[in-house]
Amino acid sequence: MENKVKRIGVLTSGGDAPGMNAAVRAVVRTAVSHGVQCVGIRRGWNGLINSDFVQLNGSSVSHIINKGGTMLYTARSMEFMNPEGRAKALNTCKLLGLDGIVAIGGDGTFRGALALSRQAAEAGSHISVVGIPATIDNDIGCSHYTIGFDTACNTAIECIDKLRDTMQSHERCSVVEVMGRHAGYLALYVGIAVGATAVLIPEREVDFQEDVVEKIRRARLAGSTHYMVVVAEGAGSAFDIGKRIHDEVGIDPRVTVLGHIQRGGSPTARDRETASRMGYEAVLTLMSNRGNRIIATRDGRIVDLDMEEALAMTKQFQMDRYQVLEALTNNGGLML
Ligand SMILES: Nc1ncnc2c1ncn2[C@@H]1O[C@H](COP(=O)(O)OP(=O)(O)O)[C@@H](O)[C@H]1O
Ligand SMILES: O=P(O)(O)OC[C@H]1O[C@](O)(COP(=O)(O)O)[C@@H](O)[C@@H]1O
Ligand SMILES: [Mg+2]
Repeated sequence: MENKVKRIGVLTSGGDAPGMNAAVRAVVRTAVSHGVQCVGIRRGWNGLINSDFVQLNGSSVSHIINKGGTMLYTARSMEFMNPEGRAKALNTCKLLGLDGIVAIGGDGTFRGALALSRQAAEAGSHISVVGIPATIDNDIGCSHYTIGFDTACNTAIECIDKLRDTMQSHERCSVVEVMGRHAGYLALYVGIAVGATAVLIPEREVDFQEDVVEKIRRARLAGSTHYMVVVAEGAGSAFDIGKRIHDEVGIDPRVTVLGHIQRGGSPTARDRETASRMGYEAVLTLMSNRGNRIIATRDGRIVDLDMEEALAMTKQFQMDRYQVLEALTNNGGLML
């Protein structure tokens, strides 16, 4: 069957995530290898509105697989939220002769993609969209994994290991805030991996006495003289937690907000490999005329799901992992 897809666009949108470049590279190289032209839309949906694009070929994406950030830049676009903004974007699609768009980002980016595709259909034209989940938060309902999560976990672990050295020397308590927006995946994984004394996540209501004071007390009884409390940003401010620890436990914690450092850096093997497979699948999906899909992982396999159904999915919180954390923070053995 003749391939009807001649030209596609690729963009990154929302918060950046390490591995976005590897995904862009895979999209471009897969397209080129199938004789499909590829246009890079810059600065997220704003690029479609403002005709901010760059023609890409195989060599345009050389030497980026190891780079954090995104060579296409990213943005959040207020204008794209309105039909008027999307109408401008559809004009650009027409001008460029795009048959489809691969949108790399989070759930907001996918909602934008779906809105664009629907508006095109209402106007009697057609644009296929395919989403690739990329966010350090790992908070996309339809996909077990999102590009960038592993790198962010490793960055946070490296930072916390360093904090631990100085906390140990000074026999102090450290309170570290990690990102995640409304989700606690990053805090949960990092908390397990650094052997935290206590971890606070938004998916579980915080009982300060039980979840913090008691855990520090037990660690102290078990002989530990330094403590590591990991707080997901969605569960509260590390500064507030630090103050409460000071007031209620009588120790003087040091507070660190890891912040945007977690979004940068060279992507790990897992992120590069997942991004490469997702980018490849995204182009194949467009080429087989399956539009409005999200590429997702399910138990390590790559699948493509209907975008509307996928956006309605919610992620089951990984209570089994939380139980591991509970067991490892509750025992009477030495902490950390
Ligand atoms: N419901 C929507 N309709 C149209 N565009 C949307 C919608 N939600 C988000 N977008 C667009 O997608 C962009 C990225 O979404 P955002 O939630 O900021 O990041 P992420 O994709 O990482 O979740 C927004 O700035 C906006 O331009
Ligand atoms: O870059 P900003 O605008 O400060 O946003 C910070 C937020 O972006 C994230 O790093 C990633 O979130 P998104 O992928 O939804 O953009 C969150 O963890 C954090 O809350
Ligand atoms: Mg989001």
